[in-house]
Amino acid sequence: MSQFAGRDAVAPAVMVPDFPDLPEATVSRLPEYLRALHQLAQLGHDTVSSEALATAAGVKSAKVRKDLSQLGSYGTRGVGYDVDRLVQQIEQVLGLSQRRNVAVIGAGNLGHALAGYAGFPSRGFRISALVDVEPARVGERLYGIPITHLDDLAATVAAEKIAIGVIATPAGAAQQVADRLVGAGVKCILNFAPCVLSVPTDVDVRSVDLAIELQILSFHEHRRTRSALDGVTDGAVPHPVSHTPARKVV
Ligand SMILES: NC(=O)c1ccc[n+]([C@@H]2O[C@H](COP(=O)([O-])OP(=O)(O)OC[C@H]3O[C@@H](n4cnc5c(N)ncnc54)[C@H](O)[C@@H]3O)[C@@H](O)[C@H]2O)c1
Repeated sequence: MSQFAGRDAVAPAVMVPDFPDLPEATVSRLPEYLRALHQLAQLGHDTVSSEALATAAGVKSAKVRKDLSQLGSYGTRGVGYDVDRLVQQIEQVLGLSQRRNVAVIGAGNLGHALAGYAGFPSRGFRISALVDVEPARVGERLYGIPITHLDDLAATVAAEKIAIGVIATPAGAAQQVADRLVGAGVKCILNFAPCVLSVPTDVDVRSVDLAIELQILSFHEHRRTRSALDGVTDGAVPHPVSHTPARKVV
């Protein structure tokens, strides 16, 4: 038995509706559970306790149990959650049983890095289009993917069955690119440009701003330094810093 087996037992077979009405916060944690479960499976674990999954995913175990109960997975004492079954359930809910084609708009530094990242296919995504406006770039191939012009976006989206558009252009071009993606029928956008996008209500946008994440970390570092300094000036021992689970980037 796996060392990760704990106080939960393998749940009885429960049908998960394809689109359960989940809170956004739960949805955002499911990929973390999935990543942790894949790692546990690779290490040969068949079952996992909510505590062990919580540790592996960086969240609290009560949250894990609550999240998974919403998928129909209930832990009972003794054996743990079945890793393969949980992977299947989460992949089903996240719609990962079907591979999604992705277009990256902006084939610069970030576009290059995304196009060359080997970790997407195993997680259900294929970068099948690269788009730019720079004449020197259009027509080239990056990792075998042709770079097409933004003016041909609608045709590219249709030909490659693009489900998700990734914006990797400078901020000044991002809204125009988002409008083009929406016009081409793309309903999901991942935006790396440091700006807020305006899109119709039926379009989902996720934004990744690494500078904002660094600024949040800066705040914590600043607070830590201040509290250590306060402790020194008071003649008191600095406060120990409590450990908080890692925060998601997007
Ligand atoms: N490079 C990084 O590590 C990094 C990290 C975080 C965020 N970002 C953000 O990602 C975006 C891209 O950064 P980068 O470093 O790759 O920039 P970059 O200048 O290397 O590449 C931008 C690319 O976008 C193209 N482009 C410009 N206008 C366009 C348009 N209207 N349609 C299609 N393509 C267009 C340019 O020709 C260029 O190839 C920026 O908004 C940046 O702030 C970059």
